[in-house]
Amino acid sequence: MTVVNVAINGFGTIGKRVAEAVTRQPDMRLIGVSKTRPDYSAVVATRILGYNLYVPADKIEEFEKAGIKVAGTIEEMIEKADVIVDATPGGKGAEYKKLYVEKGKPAIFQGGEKADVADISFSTLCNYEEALGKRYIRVVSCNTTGLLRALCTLRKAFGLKWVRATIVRRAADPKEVKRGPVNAIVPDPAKLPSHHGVDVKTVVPDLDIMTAAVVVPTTLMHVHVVYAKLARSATREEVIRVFEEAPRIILVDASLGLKSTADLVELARDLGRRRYDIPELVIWRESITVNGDEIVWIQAVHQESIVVPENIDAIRAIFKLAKKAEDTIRVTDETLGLKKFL
Ligand SMILES: NC(=O)C1=CN([C@@H]2O[C@H](COP(=O)(O)OP(=O)(O)OC[C@H]3O[C@@H](n4cnc5c(N)ncnc54)[C@H](O)[C@@H]3O)[C@@H](O)[C@H]2O)C=CC1
Ligand SMILES: O=C(OP(=O)(O)O)[C@H](O)COP(=O)(O)O
Repeated sequence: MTVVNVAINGFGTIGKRVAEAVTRQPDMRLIGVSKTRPDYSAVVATRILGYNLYVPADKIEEFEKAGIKVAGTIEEMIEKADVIVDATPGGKGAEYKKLYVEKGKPAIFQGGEKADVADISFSTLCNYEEALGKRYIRVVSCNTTGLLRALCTLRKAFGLKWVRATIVRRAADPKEVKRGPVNAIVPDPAKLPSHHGVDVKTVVPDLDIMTAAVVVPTTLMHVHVVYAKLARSATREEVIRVFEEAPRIILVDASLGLKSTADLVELARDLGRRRYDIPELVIWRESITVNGDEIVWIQAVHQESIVVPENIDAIRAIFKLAKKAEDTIRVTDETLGLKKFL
């Protein structure tokens, strides 16, 4: 079996999760992660997780003084890798792309980068086959990934005429202390549309979609209220069956006490999910309302983990390790324990 050597550049919220997911794949090897500061997560990466740590050339001494073992420079990490997953803050990936190109390495970028950083914007359930053999792939943002999981599932089953959605965005990730709001709801942006619908169209260009977003003072998850017109009439039972049978989507029942994002996170904790991650798109079953060809539902997106499976699939797409979406989904979802939930 081909084993691909993967490097993670940017070991933050997304990078640490993708790194761990890579270590669980039979066809991938994690060769190292990068850090720019010798903080607690550098200690965890090296001493607890046993990862090789690569740092900027002018910071080696600083890390070593802090007692953190360094395997080499970020440039050396890139040279050793077959592919780089770039999970640096939005905009930095485009700067790093020059280095990846110079070293002749393919790379995966995240949703904080502009679409033109890559050859293709990507979401497994929508366009895995189109991404096969591409050198630069952008995994779209968490909200866009959440929207696309549901929309491509419905499109395949019924066809879609149009979509309108309101995105209620969490203000910051739990670890972030310098961001707000703490007591306000902020249109994001005030001038519509929000970037999410525009971003969906980077993956599904012919879809008529418009989104608006507001930021609210919470860190747990995002919530979307989605309205769509199907290409044909359907029954509520049909729609529920399609969502239930789709990979990476789970339906939950408010009647069971799962009434809010707080309840979902508590359930993930009770189930012993690592970091209380919920990489599945969560749809509230009771919210699914079907009236002929019109449908409405409410869904929740765990921003810190939803894009992790798609990053793993994007690696497989670059090296054609799986020819079909269903083949990569089978391995990724089994190794990451998706849908073993309720
Ligand atoms: N946090 C989230 O909810 C989601 C984030 N994304 C996207 O993923 C990307 C990364 O976001 P996060 O993981 O949240 O950011 P983060 O801030 O948690 O992590 C970024 C990491 O990159 C490191 N870094 C900064 N400059 C660097 C450099 N020059 N070289 C190497 N490493 C450097 C930082 O120290 C940090 O550890 C962004 O494009 C973001 O838009 C996508 C989906 C969800
Ligand atoms: O990709 C995300 O959101 P998005 O889908 O609204 O762009 C992540 O939640 C990161 O959002 P942030 O830019 O508020 O850190």
